[in-house]
Amino acid sequence: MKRSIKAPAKINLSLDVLHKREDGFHEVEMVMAQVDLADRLDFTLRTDGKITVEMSEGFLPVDHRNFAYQAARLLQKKYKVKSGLHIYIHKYIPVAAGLAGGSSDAAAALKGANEMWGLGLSIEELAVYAAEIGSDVAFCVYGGTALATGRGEKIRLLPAPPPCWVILAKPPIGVSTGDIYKKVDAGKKRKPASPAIVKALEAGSFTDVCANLNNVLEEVTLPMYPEVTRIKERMLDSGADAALMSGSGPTVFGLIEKEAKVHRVYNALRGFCDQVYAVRMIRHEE
Ligand SMILES: C[C@](O)(CO)[C@H](O)COP(=O)(O)OP(=O)(O)OC[C@H]1O[C@@H](n2ccc(N)nc2=O)[C@H](O)[C@@H]1O
Ligand SMILES: Nc1ncnc2c1ncn2[C@@H]1O[C@H](COP(=O)(O)OP(=O)(O)OP(=O)(O)O)[C@@H](O)[C@H]1O
Repeated sequence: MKRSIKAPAKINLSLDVLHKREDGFHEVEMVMAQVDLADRLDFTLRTDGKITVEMSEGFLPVDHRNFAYQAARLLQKKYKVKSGLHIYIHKYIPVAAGLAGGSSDAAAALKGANEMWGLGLSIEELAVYAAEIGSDVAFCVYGGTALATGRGEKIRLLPAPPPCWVILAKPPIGVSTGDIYKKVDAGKKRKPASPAIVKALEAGSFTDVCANLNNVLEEVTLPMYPEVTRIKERMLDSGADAALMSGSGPTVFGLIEKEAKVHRVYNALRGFCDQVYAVRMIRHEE
């Protein structure tokens, strides 16, 4: 038996840091939405009880450091599963990009292991295990569009953004999420963006989504990597309705309502950085 599951990338429409917690993590409020740039995970059962991971890209670890391995191993241990699993990851999402590629792989592996081993766990149960792997994994288990609170693991589903195009542009640098959180001024008073984004989504207003995009981590990443600011400027100058850095960066996304503008923005970015994608928001879990 073979099963394939898609693992879509996410973007942050908002990211507010509320304060630093005693466990070292930051209390956040953020609206996340999935886009249709996705990895694909193929699962096959192994009779020897081993969990093995293979990836289409050669440079990532395939041992216990891989989030997909960690996800399957977690369920295997919790439910004393005798069977093993082989996971082949077709990697399409850029790595260390702020697009939650690894987290989405972990979420897909939780779902794949659940199905392949016949565990019968619900999405809610999988989301609890997800939080043991990483802060973004619970969101990736639910998928779609959601408000995430706590350290990112408390999920409230929201209506998908109004139909639009999303241009993703990643400069050739990788950013460590931990390093960026370490440098953020967690005590600074700021007007949070997430409530306005939630309202805009509930009202189905593309204009209000664009007007309220905000990511507090830009305060740290933009001064460190000036190319991120240049990409944002280029997105807006070439016609994107709004642009923002996703997660801890360095990927910048631009939102575009009118299809006629998509090529212009895409081409303007292609001349500037090597990884550029024109994608759509995912309107429901696919
Ligand atoms: C930047 C975002 O991707 C936005 O969606 C997330 O907030 C981070 O999610 P993630 O990559 O799944 O994060 P994790 O793998 O759990 O944590 C990586 C590191 O980021 C920091 N971290 C993460 C989440 C959070 N709410 N507060 C933090 O301070 C911690 O130092 C942690 O060691
Ligand atoms: N399946 C995986 N895919 C990608 N990275 C993985 C995977 N498993 C482990 N990793 C490790 O996770 C690190 C972060 O990768 P990832 O692509 O998830 O970052 P990210 O997009 O910035 O995540 P986030 O937006 O959640 O902060 C990589 O440097 C890699 O070593």
